[in-house]
Amino acid sequence: MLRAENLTKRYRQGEKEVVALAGFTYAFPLGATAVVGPSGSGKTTLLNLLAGFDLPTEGGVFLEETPLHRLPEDARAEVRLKRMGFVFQQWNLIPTLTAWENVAFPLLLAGIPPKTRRERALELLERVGLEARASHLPSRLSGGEQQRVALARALALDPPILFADEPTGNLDAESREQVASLLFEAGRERTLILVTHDLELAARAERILHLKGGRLAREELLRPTR
Ligand SMILES: Nc1ncnc2c1ncn2[C@@H]1O[C@H](COP(=O)(O)OP(=O)(O)OP(=O)(O)O)[C@@H](O)[C@H]1O
Repeated sequence: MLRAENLTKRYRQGEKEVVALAGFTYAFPLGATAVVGPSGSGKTTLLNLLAGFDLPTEGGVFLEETPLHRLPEDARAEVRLKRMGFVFQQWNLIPTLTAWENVAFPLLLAGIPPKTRRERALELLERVGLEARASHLPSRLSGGEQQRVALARALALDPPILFADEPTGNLDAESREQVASLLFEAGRERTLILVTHDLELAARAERILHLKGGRLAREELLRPTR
């Protein structure tokens, strides 16, 4: 379980102080939670804090009982590698690596032996319907295919937490549907946190958190929490 407690982030902008997130408290259950809100409402800030990319000014992030915000950067990176997966609109694949090598990259970082890496990467590519594209470089894949490779990569170490930030932005309708179904399928047995402006996509989650001015304005329950 990932839990945010009184999460607050203030930035200095010259003389001014900007409160990007103001006392956000929430325990993310299993399944998909969409985070929506107007531009500047704190969605990206929240995601960066939850994943430990950034540290809060006040409050904390707890993964089970581990205070993520109190860990040093290398330990947070280790948590991200082993316990979290990321599918971001702009989280590009490594251009010089083939599709399967991209998927295998987290496995390499985790010290998994080469043969197992390749087998696992091919298995994951098959799951996202791209086994035939395994040896292609990202530049030879469509946007939707690249995003499916990114999803396979995010799942490589079978993380219990999955973050997605506008995962279907820039995709055509058909690719959007493919990526969305694969994402929600992967999110069924995980904690999926999905930041998006796309309300149709958000409506497929189990619940929607509405952020406003850095605060949790409303929790909208769409389906029962498991
Ligand atoms: N590094 C930073 N330095 C100063 N201010 C920042 C920084 N990052 C974010 N902010 C401010 O914090 C507030 C929240 O920004 P954030 O990016 O989290 O919003 P958002 O909801 O993700 O917006 P969008 O939908 O446009 O991506 C904004 O007012 C923004 O200008």
